[in-house]
Amino acid sequence: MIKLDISKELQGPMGTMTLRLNLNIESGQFITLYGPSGVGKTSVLRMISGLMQPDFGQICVEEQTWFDTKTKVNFSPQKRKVGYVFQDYALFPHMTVLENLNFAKAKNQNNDSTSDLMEIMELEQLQNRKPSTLSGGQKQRVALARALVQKPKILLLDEPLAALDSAIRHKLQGYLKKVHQEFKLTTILVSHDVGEIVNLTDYVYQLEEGKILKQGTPEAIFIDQSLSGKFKFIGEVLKIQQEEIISVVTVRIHTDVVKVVVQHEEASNLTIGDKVLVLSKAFNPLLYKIEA
Ligand SMILES: Nc1ncnc2c1ncn2[C@@H]1O[C@H](COP(=O)(O)OP(=O)(O)OP(=O)(O)O)[C@@H](O)[C@H]1O
Repeated sequence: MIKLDISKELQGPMGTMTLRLNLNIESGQFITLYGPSGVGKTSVLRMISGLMQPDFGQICVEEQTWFDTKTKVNFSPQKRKVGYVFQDYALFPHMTVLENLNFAKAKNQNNDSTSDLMEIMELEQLQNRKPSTLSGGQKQRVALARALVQKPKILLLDEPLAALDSAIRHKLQGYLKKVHQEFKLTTILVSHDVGEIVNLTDYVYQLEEGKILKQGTPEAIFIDQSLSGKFKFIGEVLKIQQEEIISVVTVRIHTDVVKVVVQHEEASNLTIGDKVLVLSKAFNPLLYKIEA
């Protein structure tokens, strides 16, 4: 469990703003901080990682106090078991992939952790390459592996896929899901990408002006209640075809694939891999018993 009860005065876009949060995040959850630019999402990650200090409050992780203004506890970033991945990779350009990972390793750590991570993140072929010779997606896989070298308890992801194109983004989401589960992490993602949030996360905190405006499952936050139809299924966009008058979007719902006819304008907001809601409002369905 991560317990955050923090307050920090920030210079918001409209003047001084107090970031005031009281959250309990269950261990093993994958949560999102969502909201417009400047509401304090990155500041929350920085305060958890120890890069920014709250003015008041407490940060406790699994019964251990990392920060407390009352008792004057303030663990250094090195002492906090946190992996941090940013949008811009922040790899050392003069080091190879392997050297970047080894640099992040604690002195007493053996090489097994690095080689396991290389395997999981499929980096073995790239281990002797320098970052400048890698694609954005490859660099972000290295950054993710590097964040995990010291076996953190918490993974902080600050829009890690925002600079990548949608196909790569979708592939990288698979890696994020995999490491979150395999490393039994508690993961906090900052993202503006609703498809990504629905795909990856269990719970969303929507922030506004440093406070929680709304919280709930991604479905509860993003699926407009007024849209509630008779049937709602979450699917993934596989293909978008522009026809003369309309567009046809192919959507996978679990193991089924359906085609949905939409206006060009609606289709233009979609990309392959987006999570979408397929709903129907006004028809009475047929029911067939499936014989065992
Ligand atoms: N150390 C600091 N002291 C005071 N204000 C700060 C400090 N660091 C950031 N800020 C301000 O706090 C506000 C919130 O910044 P933050 O980066 O947390 O927002 P954000 O929600 O992550 O935005 P974005 O989505 O654009 O990254 C901004 O207006 C920023 O200028």
